[in-house]
Order: sequence, then C-alpha cells, then structure tokens
Amino acid sequence: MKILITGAKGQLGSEFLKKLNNNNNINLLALGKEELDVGNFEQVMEVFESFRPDIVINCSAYNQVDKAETEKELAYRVNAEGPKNLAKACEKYKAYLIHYSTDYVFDGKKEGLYTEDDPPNPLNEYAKSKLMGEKHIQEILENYLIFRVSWVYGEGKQNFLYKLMQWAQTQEYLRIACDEFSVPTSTNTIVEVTLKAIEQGLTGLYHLVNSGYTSRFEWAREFFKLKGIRKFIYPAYQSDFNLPAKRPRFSAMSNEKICKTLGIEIEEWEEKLAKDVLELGI
Ligand SMILES: NC(=O)C1=CN([C@@H]2O[C@H](COP(=O)(O)OP(=O)(O)OC[C@H]3O[C@@H](n4cnc5c(N)ncnc54)[C@H](OP(=O)(O)O)[C@@H]3O)[C@@H](O)[C@H]2O)C=CC1
Ligand SMILES: Cc1cn([C@H]2C[C@H](O)[C@@H](COP(=O)(O)OP(=O)(O)O[C@H]3O[C@@H](C)C(=O)[C@@H](O)[C@H]3O)O2)c(=O)[nH]c1=O
Repeated sequence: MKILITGAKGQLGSEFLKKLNNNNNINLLALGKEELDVGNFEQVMEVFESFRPDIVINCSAYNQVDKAETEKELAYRVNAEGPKNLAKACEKYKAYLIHYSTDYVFDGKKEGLYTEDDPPNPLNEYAKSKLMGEKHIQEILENYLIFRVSWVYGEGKQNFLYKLMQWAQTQEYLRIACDEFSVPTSTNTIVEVTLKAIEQGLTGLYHLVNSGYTSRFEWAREFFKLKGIRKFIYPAYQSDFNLPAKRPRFSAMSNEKICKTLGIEIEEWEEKLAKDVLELGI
C-alpha cells in the first residue's frame, strides 16, 4: 500500500512517520513543504503522477492563528487551496484522502460539547480558511475522511505546552486564560485512531479528540504538576491578552460519533497527558 504524507515535518506528520516508517507493508512517501507545497496544483499533480498513492494523509497546515489575520492570503493558500488541490488529485488518481480540521470552526456559544451536526461559525481567518478546506474536499471527493481535532500537542513546537515552557523560562509568573475551554489532544491519539479508521475504510466528517475537556488554566496547572515545575499561575481572562484573532470560549467537541463507529474508547485528556509527559518527555 502506498501512503503519501504531506506537511510531514510538522508535529502530526512526525508522529505518523514514527508509527509508519518501519512498516514493511507500506510504501511511504513523506514530504515536507520544501518538497511538496500543497498550494501548488502542478506540483501536487506531478507527485501523484509519479507516486500514485492509495492513501494521502494531509498533515500540512498554516496554523498561526494570530498571524493569519494579516497573512490571510497565505493561510487560505495552505488551508483552503491545499486541500482543494489534494482532493482534485485524489479524485483523478482514485486515492483516499485523510484531512484534519479544527474545533475553531465553531463560535463557542453552544452550552455543551460540539457534535458533527452543529453548524460551524468561525470567528477568525485561520478557522474560516480551515472550514473552506473542509468544504472543498466535501464538494470534490466522496472517498475522504475529515477529522476535526483540537488543542493538539506532540513532540513539536506548534502547541500550547511548548509555549508554556517558554513562558516559564522567561516570566516570573504566568497569566493563563481560565475562560477558554476545549480538549487537549495528543498527536499519538490522533495517529492511533486515524489508522484504525483507515483500516475500516471509514469516510465522512468526525470529531477526534481525547475525552473530557478543560480550560487553558487547568491544562497549564496539570502540565506543570506532571513536569514538577513550581511556577505560580494566575487565572486571567481571554480578553486580557488583546490578541489579534478572536478565539471561541468553549469549543470542546464530543468524540462519541467516532468512538461508536469504530467501537473504541478514547483516553481522557489528563491520563493521556500524564503518559505523554512520562513516556515522551513532552
Ligand atoms: N496544532 C494545533 O493545535 C491544531 C492543529 N490542527 C490541525 O491538525 C493538523 C496538523 O497540525 P500540526 O501538526 O499540529 O501542525 P504543524 O504546524 O506542526 O504542521 C503543519 C506542517 O505543514 C507545513 N506546511 C505549511 N505550509 C505548507 C504548504 N504550503 N505545503 C505543505 N506543507 C506546508 C508546515 O511547515 P512550516 O512549519 O515550515 O510552515 C508544518 O510542517 C493541521 O491540519 C492543523 O490545522 C487542528 C487543531 C489544533
Ligand atoms: C499570551 C498568552 C495567551 N494565553 C492564552 C489566550 C489565547 O487564547 C491562547 C493562545 O494560545 P495559542 O496561540 O497556543 O493558541 P492557538 O494557536 O490559538 O491554539 C489553537 O491552534 C489552532 C491551530 C487550533 O486549531 C486550535 O485547536 C488551537 O490549538 O493562550 C494565555 O493564557 N496566557 C498568555 O500569556
């Protein structure tokens, strides 16, 4: 089986590589953005023409939420045009496309966990570009799987835990939002569940997150406790930070649909975080 991974140098792409690299049944082509720019349609078609993948796992993204407000064109190129190009190529070469979207497609006004039936209403340019990416895929392809994930962390830098470690080194105490809620989700969980879904040839849109939900403040406290870092964390409000992009206050999603469909349980975020800190040194 031939699998193409795009955005392979990011935190999710790297986790897939760790898992799939030594599998003799898989012919893996993992390309970073220098080798394959998903926003370049001709380049995408060239890679498909020569490699002819059966499965494409799109880990590429423009993920800088605040910068996307001003670098709008680039954000849409990667997050909307990229998936569109990949979907067109998958349609032509009969490949199965796996793609990732975000909890930020929601506005955070629901009083409960978001399900796949809830209407999106993105608040910022990053989220609008990601929603557009979802829509392009759904319009072009039938053989696709879109997973909305949230607050992703792994062995990379594009995550909140990495930022916390940086802040802890440079600030006397931390001020962390206690009014912003979602689900911290491990790249390891995302890879495991994605591979199970691929095995079953699942198609459609699903929410894929660890179980439970929390605030940024509690997430930070739990993380520092697990790391043995004694640092005072002051509960602040989202509005204190005056960030360029608006973020939903409560975007926690339910993983019930994917769990029921695959007949699995997904670990609570605290348990998974404890394991990741211990085993991976996150
Ligand atoms: N990180 C998070 O908190 C969340 C992530 N997601 C989604 O999960 C998926 C995986 O994200 P994650 O691994 O965390 O993100 P990363 O930012 O770690 O990885 C994304 C990768 O895509 C690369 N990339 C950027 N532009 C292009 C391009 N034009 N062509 C090909 N590759 C490109 C990036 O390169 P470079 O860094 O050099 O620009 C980076 O290596 C994405 O779809 C993301 O939107 C959803 C919710 C939360
Ligand atoms: C500067 C600062 C921010 N904050 C809070 C408020 C703010 O909303 C939040 C921003 O953190 P980040 O920039 O890491 O978060 P952000 O990049 O918005 O994280 C999101 O990334 C994208 C890719 C997603 O799809 C989402 O699921 C989510 O993971 O942190 C603090 O608590 N303390 C601080 O000192």
